[in-house]
Amino acid sequence: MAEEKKFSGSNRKTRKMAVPERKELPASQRRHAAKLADGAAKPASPARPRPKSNGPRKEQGGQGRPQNGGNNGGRPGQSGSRRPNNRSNNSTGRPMIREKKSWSTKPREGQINYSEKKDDSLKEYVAENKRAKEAAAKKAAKPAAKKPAAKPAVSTTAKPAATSEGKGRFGGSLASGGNSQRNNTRKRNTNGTGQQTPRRNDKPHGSKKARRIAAKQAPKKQPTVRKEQPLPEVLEYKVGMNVQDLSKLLHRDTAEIIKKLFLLGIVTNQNQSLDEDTIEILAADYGIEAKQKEEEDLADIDRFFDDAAVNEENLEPRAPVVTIMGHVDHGKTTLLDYLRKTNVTAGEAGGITQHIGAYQARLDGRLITFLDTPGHAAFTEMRARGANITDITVLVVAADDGVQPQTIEAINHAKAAGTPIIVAVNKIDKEGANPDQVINQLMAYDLVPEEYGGSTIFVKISAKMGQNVDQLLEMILLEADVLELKADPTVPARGSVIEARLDKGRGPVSTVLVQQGTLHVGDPVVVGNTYGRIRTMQNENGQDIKEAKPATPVQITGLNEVPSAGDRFVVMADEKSARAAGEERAKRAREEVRNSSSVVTLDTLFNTMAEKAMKSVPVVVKADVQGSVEALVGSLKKIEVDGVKVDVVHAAVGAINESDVSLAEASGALIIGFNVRPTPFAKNQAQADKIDMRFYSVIYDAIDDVTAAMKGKLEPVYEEKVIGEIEVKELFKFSKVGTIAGATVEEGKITKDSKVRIVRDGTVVFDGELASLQRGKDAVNEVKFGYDFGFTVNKFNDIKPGDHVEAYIMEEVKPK
Ligand SMILES: Nc1nc2c(ncn2[C@@H]2O[C@H](COP(=O)(O)OP(=O)(O)OP(=O)(O)O)[C@@H](O)[C@H]2O)c(=O)[nH]1
Repeated sequence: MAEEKKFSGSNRKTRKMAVPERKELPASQRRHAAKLADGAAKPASPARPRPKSNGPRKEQGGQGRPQNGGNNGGRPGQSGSRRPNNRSNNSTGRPMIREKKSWSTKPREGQINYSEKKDDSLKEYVAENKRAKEAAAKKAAKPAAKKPAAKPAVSTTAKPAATSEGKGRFGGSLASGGNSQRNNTRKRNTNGTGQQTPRRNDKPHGSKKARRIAAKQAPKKQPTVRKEQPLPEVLEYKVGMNVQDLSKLLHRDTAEIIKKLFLLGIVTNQNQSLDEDTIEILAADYGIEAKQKEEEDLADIDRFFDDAAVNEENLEPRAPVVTIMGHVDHGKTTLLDYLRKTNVTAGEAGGITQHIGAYQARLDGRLITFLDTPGHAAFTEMRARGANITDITVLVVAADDGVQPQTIEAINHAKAAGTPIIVAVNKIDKEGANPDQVINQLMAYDLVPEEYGGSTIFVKISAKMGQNVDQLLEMILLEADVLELKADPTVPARGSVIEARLDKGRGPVSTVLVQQGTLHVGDPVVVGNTYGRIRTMQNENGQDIKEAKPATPVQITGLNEVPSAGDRFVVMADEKSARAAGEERAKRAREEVRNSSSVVTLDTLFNTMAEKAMKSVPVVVKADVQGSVEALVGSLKKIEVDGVKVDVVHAAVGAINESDVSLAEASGALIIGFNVRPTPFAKNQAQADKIDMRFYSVIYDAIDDVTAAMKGKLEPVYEEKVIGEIEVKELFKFSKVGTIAGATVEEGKITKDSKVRIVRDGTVVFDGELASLQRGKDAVNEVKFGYDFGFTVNKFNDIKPGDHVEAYIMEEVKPK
């Protein structure tokens, strides 16, 4: 029974060993067949092998096994269907034949159902076989007239018995195993790899040892020699590539590269990332040039504003962009309103003018774009963000009021931005107006009219009456011609945000100025740190437009968030890249805020100068009186350290205001206040923007500090802080330690490391350090208010009862 179990399981190996393969009919069948074939003693043809794996097998040791009424293994539906019934009879003493469960028992097409033929089958088979042989022999004897002898073997005759050897009436199943023909002809690759699915019989033959010996004796294959490809002329690499990546670029084996690096003193493996130096050394060793592949930084939209990238051939003249600046009430709004009413652009008649922060005026068919910035601070704020969009500044000065602080501020802002200034001397219609005085005043600020040998254009106007306003526009266009303002309308649009807000119904609404290219509705854009797709586009008259050419201000919707004034925008190839760029920029902005450090501070000036290779140190000066401003500016301009000078960006009388702070931020300047303080707003803004503000009351201190900071020798500033007031009560004299003063802490405290100032009758008699501090006989570190204690003073032994002692410490002043 135990043996039977062994065969019934899936232990194929054991089963294979136990059931030897049969290549011919069993002896009993052969004998039986011989008898049937008229007593012929010849056995059946040895050329008809038994099925190998698929054929029914006999079990060894099956003797005495109980039979199930003539069925194999008690499976009535399957047993004996492909064999004569007597095969399942164990009367010959042979083991029972088992069949695979999955086999079909029905005869296939072209096969004879032997289960019906019963006893005659073998007899017929032998007879037919014999006839076939005889026929074949006859054919072979006659010289074949038409077909070769082998051909009839594949005859399509209805009688399968007439087929060639090995096929016959058993459908060939006895010759090579039941389905062998089907299996051999069928394509067995089902997974599309083009490789044959391995079969069980494809296993290598022979023992391992035999195969090893055979392999040794077999003629040795020549190793395939890789055809050596030439090295590239330039190795274009990315930092972080590993040996494997480099091997592909260099057309060299990884092993060779690893070996080379090893000889160069660099131990690595093929997957380890290599730094820039290593790759360059390797390339040099191969004798080729190495060049780092520049990866396109999607988030860097500033590259689109690079003038070098502009195609000169496509450039077309564009409208100038003008900003109007000036002192309060000098007539900026009046001038803008006049222009808006009278010089409206063609096509917008009847349109409702709306404030979008910019608009266009027309003169003789030429357009001028005016930016309606709310003030100098906003102008400079935009510049701080990189939007240097103004081509020309119109400085409005009232002829009846002359040059005022904000006039000077405006001049400095415009100069810092590097834009030419056209002076509009306004209110000339007014009584008491003195335009010539204004011209004289402005000459002190390097604004010299042409008639005095300068290059500044002055136009005397009345914004209210519209007098000479056209002349002003003409001068603007003249200046624009000098500047040769051009743009390429063919490229994807790019420009800057003039103003932006959140509209309840429309979401983020922004006014943008197109600087290059043409902006279309539907364009995917990245704007500052946000992105979107242009949903609607309107001009300043509220009219929907489909496209905007260079120097055109338009109001757009469709952005995801509200950008900031001065942010730049760029049209991207698709929405996906716009989104990627916008998200990356937002991420970087957050990181920048986290790691932000101040612009220029005196404390870090020396390092910043070196890091940024600064040629000048920008400074904003504010002082209480004009004399101080001039003295301070004069002294600051004289400072020169290693070729680096001080650049006074703005100097004025008065408190430090927001405008000063934003100018300092835009110019990366520090602010020096002489006898002045900042306004609360300016103070908050400076703190937020991390602007360094320094306050002095002695000019030399300011000059010394700036010089020292530029030399990197700025000493830390210490401030005295009184921590306690002490009254000396009595003296105790000791021969060994000298005189100890007994005292009481009247206010605050005294510590062991505090300094002491001894005041007698209102006069400081000694200023020095404590030598000892004790309570009773114990030395202590600190004595608090109300307690008695004893102390001695270093290098001073003349202390007296009634002396007043100030205990103080020197505290480092943190930079503001
Ligand atoms: N007579 C006369 N008055 C003018 C002229 N231009 C402006 N004004 C008047 O000056 C006053 C101030 O003018 P605005 O245009 O508001 O001055 P502003 O510079 O825009 O002032 P802010 O917006 O406060 O900075 C108004 O009452 C105007 O009517 C002018 O050419 N002639």
